[in-house]
Amino acid sequence: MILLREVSQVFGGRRGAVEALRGLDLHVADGEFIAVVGRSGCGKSTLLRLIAGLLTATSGEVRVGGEPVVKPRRDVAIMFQRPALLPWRSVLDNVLLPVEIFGWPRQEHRAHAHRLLEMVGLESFHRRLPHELSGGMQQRVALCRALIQRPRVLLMDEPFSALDALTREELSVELQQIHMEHAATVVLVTHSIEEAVLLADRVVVLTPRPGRILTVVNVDVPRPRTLGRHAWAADLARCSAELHDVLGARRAVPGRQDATSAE
Ligand SMILES: Nc1ncnc2c1ncn2[C@@H]1O[C@H](COP(=O)(O)OP(=O)(O)OP(=O)(O)O)[C@@H](O)[C@H]1O
Repeated sequence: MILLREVSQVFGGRRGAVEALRGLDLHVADGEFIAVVGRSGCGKSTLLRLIAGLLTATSGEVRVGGEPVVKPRRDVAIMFQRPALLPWRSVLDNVLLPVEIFGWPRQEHRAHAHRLLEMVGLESFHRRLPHELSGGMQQRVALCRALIQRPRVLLMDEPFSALDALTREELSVELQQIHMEHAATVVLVTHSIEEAVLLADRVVVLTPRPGRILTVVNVDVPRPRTLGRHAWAADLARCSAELHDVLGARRAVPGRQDATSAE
């Protein structure tokens, strides 16, 4: 579904070039959930922007669904740290925004928008304005806005980082359900190792800038996963500990597979 081959990204600047990514190879299978972690500035957002078609790689190849990514695609949605809702539009109208942008018939998508709001527990708020909602509720609206276009790929750049711990956990559980129901391929950038392990099939660790793949940790734990007491808690904790070690030590763990999916 997503393929990056030998991808490098260099930004030009007045103080000289900044090499954000170097020779990155990654294959994300259809329906897979990948988390990307790494030190601040290692190129995580750059990686998402390349997949989203918001940026063209300096060298290398980026493909989605077998096609080279040359511009943003309608079947790829991206969600950022802040919900970025339009303050003068109701919740429902914010969710329907991509429908208008793409010139799709609004009436046909209204029912879908209502269903999405229902799914995240916000149907009774559909006439409200964004400022009447909490941060977590606003981020749920942003999630519905991303899902209205029925994306095959959902890219998320630290979507829950501005939220309190309990809301984050709640949204993480909802996101897993959505992922299972919609079967979208998800790439999540996060600073939280626990969140990465809770959500992802594989956690990709980037090296400090220039970002390259340091290691990939597989999380072989059935879904839905929660952080409470359950049979798999020890497995999740082991994956978290491994990632903390890798990121703390900034060194590769011998014997890890590379980022090519073992489909
Ligand atoms: N448009 C740009 N022009 C110049 N440099 C850029 C640009 N975008 C990103 N960079 C640089 O590329 C590097 C990687 O940035 P990026 O935002 O991808 O990192 P990140 O891992 O997402 O960081 P963080 O975890 O802090 O959000 C940084 O050094 C950043 O300053």
